[in-house]
Amino acid sequence: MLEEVKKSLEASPIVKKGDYNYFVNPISDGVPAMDPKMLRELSLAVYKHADLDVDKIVAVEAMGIHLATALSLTTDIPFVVIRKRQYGLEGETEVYQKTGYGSSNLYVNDLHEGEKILLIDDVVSTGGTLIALLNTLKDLGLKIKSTVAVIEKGEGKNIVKKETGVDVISIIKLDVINGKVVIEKTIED
Ligand SMILES: O=P(O)(O)OC[C@H]1O[C@H](OP(=O)(O)OP(=O)(O)O)[C@H](O)[C@@H]1O
Ligand SMILES: Nc1nc2[nH]cnc2c(=O)[nH]1
Repeated sequence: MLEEVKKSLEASPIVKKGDYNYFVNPISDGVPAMDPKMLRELSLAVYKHADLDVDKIVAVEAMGIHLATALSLTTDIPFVVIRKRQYGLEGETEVYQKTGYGSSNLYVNDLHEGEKILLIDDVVSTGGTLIALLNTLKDLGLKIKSTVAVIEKGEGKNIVKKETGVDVISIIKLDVINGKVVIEKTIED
């Protein structure tokens, strides 16, 4: 299990975004093309390890969407997307997201007090995105049963735990060392 995923991640090119070493991979970029076998492998790992007793799967635009879609098709649980687009719908909540290389506003819609959710994204790195979202989702009165970042880069998961108390489930932990992706562990090790 996860052999294809590990191979693909280890082959990721690194591009510089300022000082930030950004790996490029099908899971986190859709580039190069994603082998469906790999998507199934990841989805199955999330299925096995996350709490699926939820009303909605919540995806973060953009690169949480395919992961949420795959999980939704397996579980029949509906998913909603936290968008970078503002709609101005009633009840819409704006969240400011900052990563290691940029920032933007995110917009939360169709999530309601008391609902149980699984939050899913592709990567946790500085933790900026998840910390901002988890704080907002808690304030909205949602019950966050699982938070998944398929890839944990560097100290992302520990930072989120320290700032929010939330345990992030990650399938693969990696770092970028000397210009290469190094896999540190997987959830199955
Ligand atoms: O832990 P952090 O440092 O916050 O990094 C993680 C975030 O960075 C990426 O999003 P990005 O804003 O690049 O958007 P994209 O998914 O649209 O590429 C990724 O999809 C996460 O949401
Ligand atoms: N693809 C990709 N997404 C990220 N999100 C946060 N860091 C990264 C990164 O290094 N690569």
